[in-house]
Amino acid sequence: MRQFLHLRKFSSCFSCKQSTNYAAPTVYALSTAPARAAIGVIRITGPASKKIFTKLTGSSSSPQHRVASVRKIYDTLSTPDPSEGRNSKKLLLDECLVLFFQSPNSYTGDDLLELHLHGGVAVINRVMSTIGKLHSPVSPIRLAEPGEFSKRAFQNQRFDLTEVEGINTLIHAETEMQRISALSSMKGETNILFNQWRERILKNIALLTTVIDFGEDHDIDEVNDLFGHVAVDVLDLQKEIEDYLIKVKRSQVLLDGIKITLIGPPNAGKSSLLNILAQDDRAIVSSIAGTTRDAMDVPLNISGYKIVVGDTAGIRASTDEIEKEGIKRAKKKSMEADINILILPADELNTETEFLSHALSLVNNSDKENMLIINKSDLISVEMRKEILSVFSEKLSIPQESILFISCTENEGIDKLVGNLTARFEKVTNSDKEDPISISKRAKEILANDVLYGFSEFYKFKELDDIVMASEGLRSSVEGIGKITGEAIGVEDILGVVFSKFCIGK
Ligand SMILES: Nc1nc2c(ncn2[C@@H]2O[C@H](COP(=O)(O)OP(=O)(O)OP(=O)(O)O)[C@@H](O)[C@H]2O)c(=O)[nH]1
Repeated sequence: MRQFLHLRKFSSCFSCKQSTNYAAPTVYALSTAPARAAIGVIRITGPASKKIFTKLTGSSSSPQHRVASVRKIYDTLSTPDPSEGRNSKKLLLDECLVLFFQSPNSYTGDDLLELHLHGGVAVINRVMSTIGKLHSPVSPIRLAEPGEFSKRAFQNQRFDLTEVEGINTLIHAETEMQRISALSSMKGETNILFNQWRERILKNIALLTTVIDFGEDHDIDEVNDLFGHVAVDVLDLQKEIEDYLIKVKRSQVLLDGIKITLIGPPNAGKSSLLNILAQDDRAIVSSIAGTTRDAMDVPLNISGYKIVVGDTAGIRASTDEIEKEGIKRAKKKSMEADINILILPADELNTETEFLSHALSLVNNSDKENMLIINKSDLISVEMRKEILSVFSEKLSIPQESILFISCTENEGIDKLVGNLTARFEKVTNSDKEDPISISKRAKEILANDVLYGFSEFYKFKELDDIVMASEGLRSSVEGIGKITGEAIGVEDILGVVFSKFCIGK
């Protein structure tokens, strides 16, 4: 019975949330980007939020929950003592929109005040320093640390760690697909899933614990049955978590960017295509063959996907040492890419080149998504186009539909190319089948190292018929999930890692 009680204590510790009644100073920060803008929002959260409101506005009444009002705000030290009468001068700082959220119904769970100021640097600086001057030992006020607003939200049980990490990913999302993947964590879907896993593991631990505590009352077959039953469920869970990690890995490419390499002989139009895709003149275009001497990466947003395009030196036989090195790197890059785009210039299709043999080896590499593009279609006739299609589809054993003609100078075939690329992006990221998922690197590592490791420990001791140690293995798994969601003991150690990645004001 003793061990069962221990388990109950242990599980309730994991389900308990942290206490809200900690004494925290009031913190403030500029929550919008520090640059000249129409609006700059300063956020203030903590017990002195109301006091700051009354001091800045000179109002005698407290702000109302979720009511936005236009207020003049003043330098507090210039606010007159009421005994000095109405005519005393106040130093006006700005006229702004003030919004107040009453604890616990705010982002942080504490009182939260937002000042939507005019976004000039001088206004922001002056208001920030005025708030800072309101600090006193009994009512501490200080600048917020990176992520401190979200950290308070976590401490006040507004969110679990997977949700706050989702919020951070959302803030950093640059593309539509990154936004979608971050939303599932932020909305708490990840948290629900992890909690289901946690509950299942806890149930299994409870089953093992009854065997440990009441072992003498069960016959050996019953014990084996129960142990076997737990093992089946753990195996099921392990498979689920492994599959989840595979999906996360596929989705990760959305955050890192899908790697595309442009490969082709000199003067094929690689840089021209890159510029069209970038809708900007980022790569150097010149009629002198071999202009691109080295591979360079350009991050782009194509159809909502983050793409990293590597423009590479033209692949050809060369005596020039520098160019040879560039070609070597281009080949290496093509092996690392998710999608290789092979470009040939329509007017120079003398096909028996070093390039073509490389192109052939790439097209035959089934791990990759490869495309063949014939550029400069403006320079050839319709008949010539037909001939090229039949020669290349035969030479490369690919259907004619997978060969695209484009003209960078005439902007022809580009929409079709982008459509074709988008279908490949969906395939590479699996987003054609399901919504992408993103979890933090920290969560991924804990799933792989703690949770799955705990399962392997369980199996190791199951083989030895050691129920006590097998259940310890499952406990490590639960602890791992607790570390991810923030419900583990010693969570303060983890918080530093999580919130250091946030920006100030979030
Ligand atoms: N007529 C025609 N010319 C093009 C087209 N695309 C590119 N060019 C021209 O071809 C030349 C080479 O283009 P780039 O984009 O620099 O070719 P590249 O493959 O990057 O060349 P390297 O840097 O030598 O590897 C330039 O003069 C371009 O203006 C096209 O569709 N039609």
